[in-house]
Amino acid sequence: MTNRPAIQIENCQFRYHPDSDKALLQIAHWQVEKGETVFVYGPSGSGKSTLLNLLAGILLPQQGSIKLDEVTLNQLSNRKRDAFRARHIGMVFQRFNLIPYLTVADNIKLASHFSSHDKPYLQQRSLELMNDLQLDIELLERPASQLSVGQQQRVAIVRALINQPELLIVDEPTSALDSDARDSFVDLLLKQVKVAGATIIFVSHDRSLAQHFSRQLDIQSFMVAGEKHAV
Ligand SMILES: Nc1ncnc2c1ncn2[C@@H]1O[C@H](COP(=O)(O)OP(=O)(O)OP(=O)(O)O)[C@@H](O)[C@H]1O
Repeated sequence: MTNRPAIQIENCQFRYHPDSDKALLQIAHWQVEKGETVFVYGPSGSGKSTLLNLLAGILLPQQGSIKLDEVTLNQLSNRKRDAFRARHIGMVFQRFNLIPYLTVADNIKLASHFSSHDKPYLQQRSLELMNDLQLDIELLERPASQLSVGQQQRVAIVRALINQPELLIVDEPTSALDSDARDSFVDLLLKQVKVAGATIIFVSHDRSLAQHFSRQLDIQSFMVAGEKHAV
């Protein structure tokens, strides 16, 4: 059972405007195994964020299927898809979506709302993650707006990992950092992913980060109709 792929996409087409004659993304076949770390690159506007939204079940393809661990996202009801996302997928976005006026602790709590774990366990887990990511525990009581960009990014990782997701989806979180800080951010992130045995899909414009990952995907290969994608 553990050999099921983390992600399996078949004959998928997605367009934002249903009557447009050309799909933005066409994916004949794409598979990611559990534990793979995938770096996704491509020019601005090429569909990287769209792919992440499809993987998270936030967008649905007009055609084809997207399966995460054998669960077909587009066959779930909206409610079940929301619950599935909350339990199984951690997300870190370009703008980290921390709620600025809530404390760090409350931001993390919001993400653990759907967790199957109890409160003491979640508290313990957030302390461990804060520690692993070199975040001072005192920050828990600070409003997110009072954190530096680097601290906010690490809190966003804590929040994304709190439910022990099998899949982590990360969209260009490093653009505000200099290159040393970027490398150490990615190092920290990948260490956590490895410990958790999770799979990660990481989008960035910065190709120098690709070396940290086990596999690369040029999103433009998903823009060619009918092509079989060997990546
Ligand atoms: N909600 C939307 N409605 C209609 N078109 C959209 C929508 N969101 C994105 N698009 C279009 O789809 C294309 C792909 O956008 P997407 O955000 O996936 O690109 P990206 O590769 O992530 O870009 P960037 O690197 O600039 O973040 C773009 O042409 C964009 O204008």
